[in-house]
Amino acid sequence: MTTSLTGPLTGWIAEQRWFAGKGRAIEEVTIDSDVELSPGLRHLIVAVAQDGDRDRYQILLGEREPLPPRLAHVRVTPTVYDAAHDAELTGALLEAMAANADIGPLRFRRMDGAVIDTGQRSLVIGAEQSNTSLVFGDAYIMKLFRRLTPGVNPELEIVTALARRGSPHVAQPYGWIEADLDGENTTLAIMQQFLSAASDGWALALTSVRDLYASMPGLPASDAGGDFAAESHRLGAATARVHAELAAAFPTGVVEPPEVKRLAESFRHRLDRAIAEVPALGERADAAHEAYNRLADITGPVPVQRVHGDYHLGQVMRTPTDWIILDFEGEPGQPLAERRALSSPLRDVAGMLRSFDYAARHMLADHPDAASLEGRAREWADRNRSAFLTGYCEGGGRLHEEDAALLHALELSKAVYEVVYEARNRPSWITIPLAAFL
Ligand SMILES: Nc1ncnc2c1ncn2[C@@H]1O[C@H](COP(=O)(O)OP(=O)(O)O)[C@@H](O)[C@H]1O
Ligand SMILES: O=P(O)(O)O[C@H]1O[C@H](CO)[C@@H](O[C@H]2O[C@H](CO)[C@@H](O)[C@H](O)[C@H]2O)[C@H](O)[C@H]1O
Repeated sequence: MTTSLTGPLTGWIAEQRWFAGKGRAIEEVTIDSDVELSPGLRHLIVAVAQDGDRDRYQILLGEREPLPPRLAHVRVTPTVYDAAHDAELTGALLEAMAANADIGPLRFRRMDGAVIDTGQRSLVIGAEQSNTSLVFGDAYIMKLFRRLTPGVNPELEIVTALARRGSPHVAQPYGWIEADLDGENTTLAIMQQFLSAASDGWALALTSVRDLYASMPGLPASDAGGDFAAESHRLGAATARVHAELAAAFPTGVVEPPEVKRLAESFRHRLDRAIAEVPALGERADAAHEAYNRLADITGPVPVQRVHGDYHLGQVMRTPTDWIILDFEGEPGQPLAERRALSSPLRDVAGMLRSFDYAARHMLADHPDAASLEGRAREWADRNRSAFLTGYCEGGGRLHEEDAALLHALELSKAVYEVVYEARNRPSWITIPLAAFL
């Protein structure tokens, strides 16, 4: 069975949204581990060899003969399929977690004091993600990390530390799955409370932008129907509180001016690499060079701590009571050590500022009235960016006058990352981050 599977798995993996090696030929797929979790449910760790790289991925497989039509879309062979989509099998994951079970090399772990209702049925959400999330009833969401990086995932590390401190801004963790990969304890999945009555910040912000675009010309953003500024303010305050919680839960430090110069240098390298991939960025690089020069001239020490690392409106959810922050994993694709490194909290502030710009501009691309709406987009972005910053300061976040150069350089560095991200994933959106350099 095992050897006959590697052929079909090769073609199937190449087509999965979460497969990170797209565009490069797969030389070989080997099965590193194959464990039966319950009758009919297998857990595999497979290694995919490409151009000298060997990336590991996590897969759940089921087998049914004949395969029912409801599972035909996730078929790997005529009888074997992606079992993440089979609610009759995934309950075994909850049971193993509730029982703190060790199954072969896999360790299922329940958070101290958590009670897990094993009767919930699962549904896969987020087909367009780099991981696969299973929502169990309306109680839990279990994120299965697909591409595995040896080490404890920063998401698990941060969410558990903040929840233990009683943070109101993270979704309650219930448990996780781990195994040793290259001798290192590695997170395979994390399960948290599912926020069933919440909406994500991106969707809420877009509704507000749409309302402004549809409002009478000349009506100030503050008077338009779906003004978002109060929410941006509250989000700023929540962000500052989460930064304070992170600073209390993990080590902190300061970066002295010579190291800040090296940071500016690394931003320049990132910019050069981005221009090599997206030449259009080259025409606008002056603004970034200027910002990085000002960063290199900073004379005082910069406080650093653990941060979110990939902070944007899609990573925050508004519950009936407050903002909850998700996905503390850092920038996908960066090495784990870099994602866990201490950084200025202004990096997250810069990320969110960029996101307000994205929300304001993303409907302009194919809007018939784009030219006349440009001013409104800027008005919405300015209003919400400034409300967010005010909330951040009022919530206790540090934002001194001398931080302006750092914040601006961080914003443009994020925009450089976004230019590359959009060129690779959503080329029609590339005008949004490119506008940041005007
Ligand atoms: N605890 C949760 N409650 C409700 N929805 C959630 C929760 N966690 C994640 N989601 C939804 O799943 C989406 C993707 O989650 P995320 O953790 O950002 O995954 P990824 O790392 O794959 O981007 C979020 O944008 C949100 O809509
Ligand atoms: O959510 P992920 O961790 O997968 O983050 C990646 O994808 C994001 C897109 O979903 C991308 O964010 C960019 O687009 C957002 C709108 O879709 C916008 O709000 C963000 O400001 C912008 O950066 C993120 O950069 C990328 O790492």
